[in-house]
Amino acid sequence: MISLGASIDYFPVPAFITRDDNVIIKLNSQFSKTIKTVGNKHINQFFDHIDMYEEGAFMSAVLEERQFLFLRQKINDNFLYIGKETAFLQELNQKVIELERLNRELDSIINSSYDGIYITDNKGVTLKTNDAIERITGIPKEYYIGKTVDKLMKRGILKNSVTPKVLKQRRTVSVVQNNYQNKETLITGSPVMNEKGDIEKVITNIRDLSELNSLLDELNEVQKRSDEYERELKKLKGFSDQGIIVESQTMTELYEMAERIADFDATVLILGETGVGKDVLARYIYRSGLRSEKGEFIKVNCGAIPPELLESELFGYEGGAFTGANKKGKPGMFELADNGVIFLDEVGELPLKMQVKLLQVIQDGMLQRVGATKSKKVDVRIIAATNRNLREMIKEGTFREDLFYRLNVIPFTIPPLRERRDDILALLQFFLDKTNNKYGLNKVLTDELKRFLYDWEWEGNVREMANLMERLVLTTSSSKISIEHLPPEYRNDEQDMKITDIIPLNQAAELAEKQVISLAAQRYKSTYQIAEALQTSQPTIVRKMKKYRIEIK
Ligand SMILES: Nc1ncnc2c1ncn2[C@@H]1O[C@H](COP(=O)(O)OP(=O)(O)OP(=O)(O)O)[C@@H](O)[C@H]1O
Repeated sequence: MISLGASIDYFPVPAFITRDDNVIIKLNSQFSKTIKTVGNKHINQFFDHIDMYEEGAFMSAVLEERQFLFLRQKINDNFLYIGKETAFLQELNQKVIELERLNRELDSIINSSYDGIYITDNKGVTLKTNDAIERITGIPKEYYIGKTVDKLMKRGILKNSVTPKVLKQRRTVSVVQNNYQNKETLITGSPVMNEKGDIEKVITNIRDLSELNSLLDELNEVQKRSDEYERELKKLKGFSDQGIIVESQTMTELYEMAERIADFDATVLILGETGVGKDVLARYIYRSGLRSEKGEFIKVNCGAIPPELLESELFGYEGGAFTGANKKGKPGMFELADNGVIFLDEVGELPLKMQVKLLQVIQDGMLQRVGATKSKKVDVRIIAATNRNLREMIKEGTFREDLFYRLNVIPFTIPPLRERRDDILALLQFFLDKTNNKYGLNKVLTDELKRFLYDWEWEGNVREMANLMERLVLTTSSSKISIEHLPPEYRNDEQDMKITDIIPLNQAAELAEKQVISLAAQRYKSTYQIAEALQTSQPTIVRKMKKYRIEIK
């Protein structure tokens, strides 16, 4: 009979025998030939590490960085170990560790989700929930674990569940419902299938739409407000970008109205003293409207064109219409403004004969060139302006009532500067900056001067201010412009205006004449207007301005 010690050499796997005090007495050759360690030691010293399982029926051991699993059997006073190298166990162990890590990761992902997540098995038994479920349902998340959704619904804890529907229909199901706090929630259940195509789990996502909805409402509100601000800003920027100062409430409302009517074709009549900005407003209406994309803005200064030329200027003439005329003929201002806007400035200066012709064009949209036999169609928007009192003129019989009503469809009255003093400081700064930029200077106004100019009557309105600022910036040598730098006509003290010495009468008359013409030249922009204001003829004004070297600013 072969002894136990000898027989283990026949085992095709690692084996060894110990005494009952665990000291190795024999290693089989299968084992000893694959290791360097020498036997006859206590197993604790022989192996690098050992673990006993199942009350010592199994032992796992590490030796020379190799992993073994031994079956341990008591035979008489000895123990017989029969083993196998188990590299796969190590791999398994590694996999378990990896799976545990993944599981933890998944748990924290599920928990950090802002949506509620609810997982059941294929019988509807709750396996897992997350923190968000507590926020959305108001019930601790642990309460659900192990309970079936049917039971939770019967108890009224769940109002509705998609889980049974998913199990029945074997596909993703969504419902929108109000939860117990009456908050709108979107519930989406999705099946998780195994490799055989059977449902293993149902994962339900619960999204609180009420917060989303209120965020959406808030977002819409913010968007609306930001659109409004943008429009306001555009408007404000729109004015200043175009070199228009609009500061007072009256002017803001007036320009807002201009913006609103810009796209309509109705005739506009702009009233206001000289220099208030009638031309500026007319151009703004044109630029803000669709006609600026299709046609021109043509300005006609009705007061500056000699009456005998007015008709051919406005309506054009045919070749050979009169001596000195262009052979080919010439289009008038109305034709040039086709599809655009014609601005009839100083419309009150139109002679009655021309008023009739203008009325015809407005009524029929047709005009006839001087010397022509046929009429032409024109598509023109009319903006008219005047500083005259047209109603008075109607009474006097110098302006046709029917034309007035044709023009006065959308009336604008621009108040004089002294009636909208809120615009004054902004305009002063605007013209100061403009002149400084134009001449590369950097002058400033003293506060005292600003106060003075704020109170000034500004008979010549914005034009007077624009001229004064340019004059002050150019004629003042110091960098600070103050009251002393104002021209004599602005000084309040009577002294300057008075002649204090005895001088010949004709000299005194000349002095007075020079002063009054230069004052008018500040306020008006044409010699016709100055002549009218001073109640004399235009050629007289031209002559005198030359004599006194006065120029219109
Ligand atoms: N709001 C404003 N912002 C900036 N500049 C302005 C403004 N209003 C008027 N101006 C300037 O003042 C001057 C006179 O304006 P505008 O010619 O428009 O006046 P008007 O009322 O048409 O004068 P008139 O009756 O003599 O024809 C122009 O140089 C114009 O650029």
